[in-house]
Amino acid sequence: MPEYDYVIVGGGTAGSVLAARLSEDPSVTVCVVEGGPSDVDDPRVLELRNWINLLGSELDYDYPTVEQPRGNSHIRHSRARVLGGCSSHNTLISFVPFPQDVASWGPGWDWDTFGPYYDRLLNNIIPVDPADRNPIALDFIAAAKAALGVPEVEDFNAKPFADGTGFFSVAYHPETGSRSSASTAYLHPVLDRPNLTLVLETWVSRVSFEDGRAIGVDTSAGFISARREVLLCAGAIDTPRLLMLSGVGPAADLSALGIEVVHDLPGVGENLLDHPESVIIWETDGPIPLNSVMDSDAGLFVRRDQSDPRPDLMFHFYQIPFTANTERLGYPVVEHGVCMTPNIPRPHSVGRMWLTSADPTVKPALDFGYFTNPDGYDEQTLVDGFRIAREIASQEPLKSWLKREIAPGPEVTSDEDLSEYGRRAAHTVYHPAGTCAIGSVVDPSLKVIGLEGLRVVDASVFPTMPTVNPMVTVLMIGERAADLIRGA
Ligand SMILES: Cc1cc2nc3c(=O)[nH]c(=O)nc-3n(C[C@H](O)[C@H](O)[C@H](O)COP(=O)(O)OP(=O)(O)OC[C@H]3O[C@@H](n4cnc5c(N)ncnc54)[C@H](O)[C@@H]3O)c2cc1C
Repeated sequence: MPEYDYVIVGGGTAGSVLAARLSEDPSVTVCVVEGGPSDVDDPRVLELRNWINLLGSELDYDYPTVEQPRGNSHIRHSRARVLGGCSSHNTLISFVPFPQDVASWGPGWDWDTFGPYYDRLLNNIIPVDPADRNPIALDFIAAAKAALGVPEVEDFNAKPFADGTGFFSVAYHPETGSRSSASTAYLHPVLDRPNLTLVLETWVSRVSFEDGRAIGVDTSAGFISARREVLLCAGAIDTPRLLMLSGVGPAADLSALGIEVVHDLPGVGENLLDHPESVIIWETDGPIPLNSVMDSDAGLFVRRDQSDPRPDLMFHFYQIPFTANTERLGYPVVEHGVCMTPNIPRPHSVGRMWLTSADPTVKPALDFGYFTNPDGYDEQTLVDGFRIAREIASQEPLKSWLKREIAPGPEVTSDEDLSEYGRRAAHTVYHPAGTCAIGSVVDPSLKVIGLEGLRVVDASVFPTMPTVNPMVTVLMIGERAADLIRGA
């Protein structure tokens, strides 16, 4: 039976960081069990601009949601099945979280402790290279400045900002357009370490316990034993799913499915967070120049609530017409177009996930509870977003590019109609998090509460959603976890 000091479940974003850092010590052995294949020499994965073709592909677990009565029930949650996890198929937009985003996360997660981990990241995080700056994105930035009076930000990671527009920072190599993912930055350079074992295309179906201590994992390739710790890095959907399949979770729900309860932990699967977004689309007057990093290179942050230093409305500007959710609603599909996708940085709606079967191959039920918050904050944020987007579109130099608004269309103007459209055409920024939160499922050192030898290290530990796209926060959690495990 193979045995290692540390068994990492999931060679994804956090898992890659953790594996590389723990295996720096030649006296410990580290095994990563990853459900997907290697990304080495796979241009589909390594070429960042191909990200959109990976959605729904064989490298995507592709999770549906349960019906969303106030949102879009057709959203598919893409989750990568490949080494590097979602950092191998995402858009690699890279934002340092705001200090306030982690202020309530508990002891050891204050900014003085957590913030410096950003400086340790090995990814090549840079503002979009000048050669990749598309003329229409430059004109979007100019129009946003003119319409709203917000500053242009050259480097969003240089210091916290209240609002602003500009090109994003992205983890990539501009000379080749290739990813600087968790896998390429952390694992590729150390694949020959004798104390690091990657077990690929292998699915973990259960964590095994002895007297309340995790001792290893059941996998599609047999049992793998952990001398010191099992580290769950399977992501915000698959980590709680695995815990529940292993008997750790809400006891009554598990018993009802015939799963033997190892430890009653009601928080597992609760607090399902996301960044919901919607879309407003314009047809352009002819084709758009082709240069770009990944077709969503620039954006805008707006602060409506002056009592908080952080922005509370974000926009991605897409140089392509993203019609996946509007076509179904009957809106036209156009050859050339752009869109703005207003999103809710700190949504008030919260969901939950649960198992519907003890069969590990059955996908869990995901209920994001989109737009169910009684205060109406989330839908109002989209409505505000549409109005701001139209102000920008009516400003030169962007205005001259645009032929017509195709969704929702200029005739849709009332709060009620914009909200209805916005919720039906809503999408996800693909940021599920929070389902094994610090404080309810794991303690501040990321140990699963009430058990030994088991930690969670991925986006599921977020108690609250960071204002910005979360990958950098996940990478920083990987770095911090390595220190916590090594006792640094
Ligand atoms: C399409 C898309 C675009 C995105 N764009 C951005 C962006 O531009 N910027 C940003 O900040 N964030 C972005 N995100 C979100 C960000 O990528 C994720 O929040 C982050 O990467 C999650 O990291 P993780 O370590 O929690 O999980 P993951 O990176 O998903 O890692 C989980 C790993 O575990 C493996 N696994 C799961 N279950 C098992 C099991 N039972 N057995 C074995 N292996 C298993 C998976 O194969 C995967 O490799 C995007 C996400 C998507 C899907």
